[in-house]
Amino acid sequence: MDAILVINAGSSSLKFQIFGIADGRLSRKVRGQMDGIGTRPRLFASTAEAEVLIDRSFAADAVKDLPAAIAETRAWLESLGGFTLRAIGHRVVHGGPDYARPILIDHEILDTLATFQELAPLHQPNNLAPIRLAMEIAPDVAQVACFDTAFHRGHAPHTDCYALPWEYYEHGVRRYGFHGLSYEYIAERLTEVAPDVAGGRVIVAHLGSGASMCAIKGGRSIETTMGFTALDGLPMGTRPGQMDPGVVLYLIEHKGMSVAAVTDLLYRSSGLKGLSGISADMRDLLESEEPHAAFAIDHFIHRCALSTGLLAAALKGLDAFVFTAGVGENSAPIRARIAERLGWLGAELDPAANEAGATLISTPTSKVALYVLPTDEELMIARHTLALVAVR
Ligand SMILES: Nc1ncnc2c1ncn2[C@@H]1O[C@H](COP(=O)(O)OP(=O)(O)O)[C@@H](O)[C@H]1O
Ligand SMILES: CC(=O)OP(=O)(O)O
Ligand SMILES: [Mg+2]
Repeated sequence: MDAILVINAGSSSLKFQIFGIADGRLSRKVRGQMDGIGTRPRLFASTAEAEVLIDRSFAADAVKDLPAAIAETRAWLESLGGFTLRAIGHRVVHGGPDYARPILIDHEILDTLATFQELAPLHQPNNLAPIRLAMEIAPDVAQVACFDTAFHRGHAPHTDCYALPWEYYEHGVRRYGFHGLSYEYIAERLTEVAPDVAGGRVIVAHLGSGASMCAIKGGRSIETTMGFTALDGLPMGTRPGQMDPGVVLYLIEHKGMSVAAVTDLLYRSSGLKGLSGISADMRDLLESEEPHAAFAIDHFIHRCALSTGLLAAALKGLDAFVFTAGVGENSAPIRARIAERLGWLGAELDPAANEAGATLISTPTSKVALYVLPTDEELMIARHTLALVAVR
């Protein structure tokens, strides 16, 4: 059957899905991921009917980075039969100032996307590696890049600039924002799940290994916590989130750190991992008895609460708050602690609904509706890919 393969390389996982195409419509056939890369790697895939196709765990050093995950995943995907690939849709984290929508990739575009590598060192090289590989081994299969930055491209310049001399903005130094495919999917999903609030003032908290929040008004992004790179905003698995840039100057000037050492510190050794000294994985911190684990979680909750205030101010009020991504979808205790900090906005958690992982987890009297909605960046990518391939 004709099919679209979707590849989503995150900072700690490689997600993939295969969608069949019949009569111009998509139907999900296979969904899988290699997650816990470098911590607790596991390759898992199932059919749309939840039949398990593979469930294999690896030692942390057997799949210690994304290239290793690509190699293992590719070998398994090639063993699958029955699909004729018509296109591959890729999540590409950074689209720079010019790409405001998904595009068909050619060699020239690939070269342009490679120039954004320094702006997303945890992602862009991993996003581009499977594109290069597919161009080599399947040159006739159309490839589409779908950008994390695209959903935020409508921000007003006075909101997405930094207060640097104006020429820096013109050279592309601006607040792009990320996780846009996730936010675009959630904005669409809200129109089905909660049509009454979908057109209102909504904050979506994408809390995964990378984490950010987005203020959505009338279905469109108006503000977000990430900026020029995916370092800004909330603390993450290994990234610090918002930080005084003076710290970077201090580390270089007074601690003698090289640019490479600071880059490594900010992208790979900070956040939950750095603060706890234990792990980047929220599950490990929640299970740990160590005081540093609890401290890192306290910091994470505090920063989530502060960012909610910031985005609520951008929205001039708040009708709904949505939890999504790895932590947001799976951790009832983290949701409960964030919800408690939203009490001043009128949010009231329904603890039983939260524990049960229900879609709506607020009480009927809550002034802010609280939702848990699993994100589906891959479906969003498949839709964009099909739309572009169909018009070719
Ligand atoms: N049950 C859980 N409780 C707390 N955190 C969880 C749970 N399940 C997954 N996570 C967190 O979700 C993170 C992965 O989220 P995900 O959105 O898949 O990240 P990414 O796409 O950035 O790789 C893991 O690092 C882990 O910390
Ligand atoms: C942009 C980003 O941080 O992505 P992820 O959450 O997949 O690491
Ligand atoms: Mg992700």
